[in-house]
Amino acid sequence: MVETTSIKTKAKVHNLNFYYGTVQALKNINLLVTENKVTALIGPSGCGKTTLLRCFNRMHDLYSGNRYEGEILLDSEQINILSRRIDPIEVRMRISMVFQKPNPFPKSIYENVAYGLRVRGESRRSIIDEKVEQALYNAALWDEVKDRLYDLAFNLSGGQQQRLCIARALATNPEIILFDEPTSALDPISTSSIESLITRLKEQVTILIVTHNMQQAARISEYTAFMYIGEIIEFEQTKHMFTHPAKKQTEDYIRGRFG
Ligand SMILES: Nc1ncnc2c1ncn2[C@@H]1O[C@H](COP(=O)(O)OP(=O)(O)OP(=O)(O)O)[C@@H](O)[C@H]1O
Repeated sequence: MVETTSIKTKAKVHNLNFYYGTVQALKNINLLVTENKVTALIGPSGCGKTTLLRCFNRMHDLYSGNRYEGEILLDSEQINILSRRIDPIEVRMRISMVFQKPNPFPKSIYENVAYGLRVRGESRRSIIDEKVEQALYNAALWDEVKDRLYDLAFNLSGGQQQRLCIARALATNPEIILFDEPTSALDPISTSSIESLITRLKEQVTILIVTHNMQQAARISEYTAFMYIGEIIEFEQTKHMFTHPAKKQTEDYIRGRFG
């Protein structure tokens, strides 16, 4: 059992089903996401990790035919972010996402980070300057780019581009950041720097991460959900799951016997 007495729940997934047209990709998902902690989603290819992550910022709304049932409640307000009454753009300001491959916009380093602020209607240069610097600093990129803020983002290395995407995600002060295999396209040194960054970021933000890398889940997450064919098979404190998996499927997966 996950110990929940002295910790604060940031989001609660309640009886969530998700359909791509007629194909059901998520089945009766229940999950607690703890504030200021890292929760990892693991499981074999095609089990629904990315599908679940994308429910959290309503990415599926961008394609017709997709359908949610159930709720994702943000606990501070008990609002169901899947409700049609809630604007998906507003959800994406509060819950931002970092993708597998770094995907900076074809703009300067500065404008990449300023983007979300401008979308929010911020036009005061001094405020944007301050928030861009803060986000770059928090993404551990400021020292490397402070003298080249107006260079094109594509001129950065892959690891730097991923930290820029993290800065872009941080600029609007989100409550949750979703990471979809954020290091799978990176070399070991860049991977290690992103992992350290995630560990530091959880002091300010709640983190949900999809990873194929068991060692990574063990290193950086406090909680892990093991998924299989659209369901959560086991949800536990990471240390516990990796040492005492309750289900045979979980054990087989984390011991590398399938997936
Ligand atoms: N746009 C789509 N339309 C129809 N089915 C989809 C779509 N995207 C994903 N699926 C299906 O939904 C299921 C879950 O896919 P998902 O990408 O969430 O898995 P995953 O666990 O993230 O996989 P991987 O580790 O390979 O990225 C799979 O069976 C997949 O084929």
